[in-house]
Amino acid sequence: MINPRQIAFLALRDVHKGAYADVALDKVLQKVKLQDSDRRLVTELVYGSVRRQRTLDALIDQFGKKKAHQQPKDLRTILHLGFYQLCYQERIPASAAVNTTVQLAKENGFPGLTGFVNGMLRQYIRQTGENGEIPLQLPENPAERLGILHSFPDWIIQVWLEQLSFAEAEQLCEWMNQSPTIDLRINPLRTSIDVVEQALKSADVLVKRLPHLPQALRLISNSGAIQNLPGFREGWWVVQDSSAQLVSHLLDPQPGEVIIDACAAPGGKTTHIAELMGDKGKVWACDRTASRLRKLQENARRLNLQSIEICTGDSREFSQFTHTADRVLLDAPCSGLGTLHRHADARWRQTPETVQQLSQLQKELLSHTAKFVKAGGVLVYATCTLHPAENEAVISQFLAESPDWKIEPPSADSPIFAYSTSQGWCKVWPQRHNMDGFFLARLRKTNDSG
Ligand SMILES: C[S@@+](CC[C@H](N)C(=O)[O-])C[C@H]1O[C@@H](n2cnc3c(N)ncnc32)[C@H](O)[C@@H]1O
Repeated sequence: MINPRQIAFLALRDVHKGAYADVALDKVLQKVKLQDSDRRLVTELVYGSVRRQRTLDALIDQFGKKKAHQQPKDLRTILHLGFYQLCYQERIPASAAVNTTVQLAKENGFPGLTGFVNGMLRQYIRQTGENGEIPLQLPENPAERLGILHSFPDWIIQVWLEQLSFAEAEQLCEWMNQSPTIDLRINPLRTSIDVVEQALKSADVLVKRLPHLPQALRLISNSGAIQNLPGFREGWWVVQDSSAQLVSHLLDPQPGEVIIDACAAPGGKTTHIAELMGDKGKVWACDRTASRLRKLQENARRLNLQSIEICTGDSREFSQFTHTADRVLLDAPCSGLGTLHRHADARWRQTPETVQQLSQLQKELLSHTAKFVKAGGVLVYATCTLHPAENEAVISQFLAESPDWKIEPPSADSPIFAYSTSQGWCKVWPQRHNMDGFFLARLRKTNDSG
């Protein structure tokens, strides 16, 4: 019989050698045939152990004779699996978590250490409070405290503490450790939100509408494979988080216009723009990653959109677009600090150095793609990060260097108005708005000299 914990262990071993968590998980799941419940368990154990890695290491430090980083790599991975089940999987009885972890140690090269594994996990159980509180010894320093308790690197917590109170930063940590929700965006050129809502209801999928977003539905019950939901093949909808849906509303494209989407793939926003224009006009979908553009093409085909044209290359180098666009969308590559809940390993991959590199790239993309806009036209800058160096600093520097441009706050009747700030840009905070973290700024070119 196939043991789901062994499968999870094999995936985690790959992750600790540098593989992306989703790639490592797909690889092991493809090799075995598992029941749905076992598949879900493997997924939960892999993503959970990666996400909670810092907390799990702190437990090994506290309960082991050696620190986590001094343990043999595979043993550390096995202990992560054991502690993860004890701390975060209430459905799994503690005895089952301990016994299966001891078994994993025995079968993966540590038959002599089963007593140690057993003793360590049982000591943890003895110290767990009645309400299931994790018995962690935490430092006083606020960033380290939140970082260890909620499993984030200190530098990310520091970025949040510079913008939020301790209590709100903690709410954000908790939000980012939840499973992500799935939102749909209905394609009004093919159907209506009422029809989709009804069709999903008939398939026993519960949904709810979302404030300010006329075409959004959030799935609130387990939907199974998304491609099997009613309306997928017919192009009635795409999966797109509600905050990402705000972006094209802020751009507000009109039928017949020329729009350049400068970082377009895989096309969530390009297709939204084409829909908002009634598929009339031209949307240039530019991106430097050809494989992601192929995905965009598939999406446009499924949604039956004709107004999208693809352009492969670096948007900092296109000169053919100068002064051609009514509107430009720059949905810039970013560190993704607003979507950490969607990628278990993202918090460990980004660093302050990658943020600085991205910030530089974003500034270059913005100053170049701004040249695409006609006099009087609009540029929307968006990211799914919450780092000021990639957001506020990029816009502030651009405005300081570009007298022909001004920031244009959303109007009171716009779906984005609820997220606007006194500086004119918009910021979606997940712990306040219950959607992915996003930053958006709408800029207007005032005359033709730039
Ligand atoms: C945030 S993603 C875009 C998501 C897309 N707008 C959507 O809604 O589906 C950023 C994209 O920027 C692209 N990119 C990064 N650097 C670029 C550059 N210099 N020129 C063009 N595209 C670039 C990446 O390939 C990636 O697809």
